[in-house]
Amino acid sequence: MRTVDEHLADILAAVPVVPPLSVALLEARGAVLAEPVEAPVPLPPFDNSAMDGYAVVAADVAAASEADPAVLPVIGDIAAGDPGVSAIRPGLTARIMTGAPMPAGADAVIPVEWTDGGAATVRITRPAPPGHYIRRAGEDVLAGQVVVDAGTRLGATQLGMLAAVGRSHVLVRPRPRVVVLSTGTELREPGSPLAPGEIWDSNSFMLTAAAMEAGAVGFRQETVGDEPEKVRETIEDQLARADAIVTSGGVSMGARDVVKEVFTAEGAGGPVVFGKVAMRPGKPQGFGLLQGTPIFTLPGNPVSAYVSFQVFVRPALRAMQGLPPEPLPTVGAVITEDVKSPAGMRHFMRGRLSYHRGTYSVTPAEGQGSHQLRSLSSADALIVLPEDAEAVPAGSTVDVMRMPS
Ligand SMILES: Nc1nc2c(c(=O)[nH]1)N[C@H]1C(S)=C(S)[C@@H](COP(=O)(O)OP(=O)(O)OC[C@H]3O[C@@H](n4cnc5c(N)ncnc54)[C@H](O)[C@@H]3O)O[C@H]1N2
Ligand code: MOO
Repeated sequence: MRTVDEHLADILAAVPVVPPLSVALLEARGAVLAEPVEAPVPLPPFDNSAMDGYAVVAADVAAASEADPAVLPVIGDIAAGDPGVSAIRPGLTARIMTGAPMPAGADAVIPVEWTDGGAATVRITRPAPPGHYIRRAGEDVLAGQVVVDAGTRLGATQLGMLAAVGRSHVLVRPRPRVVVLSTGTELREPGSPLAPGEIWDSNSFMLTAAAMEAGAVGFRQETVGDEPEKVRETIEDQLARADAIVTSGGVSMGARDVVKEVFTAEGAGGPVVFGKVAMRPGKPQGFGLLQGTPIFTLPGNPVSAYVSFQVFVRPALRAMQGLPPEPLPTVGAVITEDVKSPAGMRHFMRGRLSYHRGTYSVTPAEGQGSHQLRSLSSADALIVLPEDAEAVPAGSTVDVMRMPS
């Protein structure tokens, strides 16, 4: 049996990085920047006012007080985007709004609260030093400075930054398109009635959502029964739009394990390797490239499929965008119960994390069977017990992966 680390290393060595393309800014959300973006101009581009108030020569108001205000004629207004007054001389002032360019000759801004708010002349009751309430050109970003590095996943703040330096389009590695397909003759669409022996398909919904949570674009396919030709056709049809394919079911030792049958057959279109990985749940795994497109054939038991996704598919999707293939965020936590773990297997248990006074603790969920979706859906963490652990006493510190929420 191969180890989890060996299987993951093979996957990461094989998955291609999605090619970069230029997209409009809002379409870039969730994509990974493929070029360093520099500011063509400084930010702010010009010295401007931080407050609504009056642009003054600081020396003119140096002696101003409540008892003896400085009284200055107002020569006009300067609004953001409308530099009505471009310069002032000593002894004069101009009303200025937040973000408006400082007029030449002025070296301070007096906020309107320190004045009588006059429009023709203004009474200023407090002094201010030179530079007061002026935001200097380049104080945020210098011209030529890289504002977002290549390799950054673009969220709201990065998109704001890119817009602020004038970019309408950027070169990105887009979110991989992941096609998810459940196989199994027993599966029915939720919302339709069940005949004896049938169950509703849950995996494809869970895995499509997990792909989205991992930063991919998820496309769920309708389930396909255990018909090799239909499975092959459905997957081959999807190759045109998929950057990766994820299947669930049909990969273990049964007489009708359809996914395994299709992709181990001669001429199946690419080498998908099926084997056992030393983990619980998630032992039967398959991975390969179909005409260059990665396909992950995950086991059908719902918990097995989910754990396999987080352990193998999620890091691979990150690698495909040029991101480090990190595992889910992991914390150390004190386990609250004695647990047993199979020797030689990495064991992923469902649990609930809690945090108290600087320490995490984790309680294993009731029902650790790989068919028990209820305990998975009420869990927020996967407890990772290493291959060499067999009995882990309560009070031990264990690694815990936080499930995305
Ligand atoms: N003789 C052996 N039998 C099994 C072995 C083994 O090593 N030797 N491994 C077991 C393990 S571990 C797992 S995991 C499963 C994996 O089986 P398959 O990937 O072939 O999955 P299926 O047989 O199609 O389904 C297993 C189970 O999961 C249910 N299922 C499948 N798809 C869905 C879905 N989309 N939504 C909800 N539930 C689903 C299915 O009805 C079965 O109950 O094999 C063990 N057997
Ligand atoms: O791995 Mo199976 O995935 O243990 O139920």
